[in-house]
Amino acid sequence: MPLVAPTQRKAYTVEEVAKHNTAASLWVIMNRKVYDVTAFHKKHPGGAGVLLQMGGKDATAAAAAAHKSILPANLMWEFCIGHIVRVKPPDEVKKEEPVAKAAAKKKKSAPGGEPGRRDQARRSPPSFVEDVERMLSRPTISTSKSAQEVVGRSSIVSNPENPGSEAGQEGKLERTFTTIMEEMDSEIMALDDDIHKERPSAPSAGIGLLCFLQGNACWSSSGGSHGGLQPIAKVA
Ligand code: HEM
Repeated sequence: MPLVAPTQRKAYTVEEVAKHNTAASLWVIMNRKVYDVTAFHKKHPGGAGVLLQMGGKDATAAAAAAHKSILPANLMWEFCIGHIVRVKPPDEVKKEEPVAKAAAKKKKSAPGGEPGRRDQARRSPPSFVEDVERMLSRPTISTSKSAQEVVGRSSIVSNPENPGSEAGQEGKLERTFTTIMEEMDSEIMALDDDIHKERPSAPSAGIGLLCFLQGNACWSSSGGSHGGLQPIAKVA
């Protein structure tokens, strides 16, 4: 059972998370998500020390470098309590360049340059991006399948709770449903952030990402239920 139900997760600033840096209350940030590892850190297979060291900080790079299997990513979901937001005074937001312009500038100066922080945060497997691109270029017809049915049959996901299931046997066990949801959420939150930078008054709800999973177009929304993945159409 997750510590906090996906619908109850909250938005935290980096400053708020930084206060939780002791064994009594230990939080870490990974891929813009906030994890409460207070109860878990002493059981962490990599040792309590590494988590204490990263307490209150962004441990995305450290965790990615240390974890060699999909197991940690699948367990993390349990400890997620929210995601990171940037709170800025409105006039500071106005002064910033529009996102599109900034992106164009970055593209021009890209060769040899360091990748931006945002690009690093959005690092997702190429196959995921390709899935979305493929999905967007195909005609769709409606489906009434449930999300569980869709991911249960997918050959790129497996069910960690039931590895002997049809999906577990036929799947390549590369990424699980949970891992995919985590990736989608990180991507969606970055998009949400971009839109708010340009239009601070824009509502959060309704911003989401389409993903192509085994013949189905799936939608994950940033509004209300992080972690939700709904099949919305069958792809021809
Ligand atoms: C909720 C957060 C985390 C969970 C659920 C988790 C889970 C795990 C698990 C299951 C393992 C053993 C399996 C494996 O090595 O692939 C592991 C190992 C390890 N983790 Fe984590 N981890 C978390 C966060 C972190 C963070 C933030 C760091 C880095 C600072 C970290 C560093 C390590 C290290 C160094 C190992 C040992 C790797 C080895 O022995 O090869 N973990 N973790």
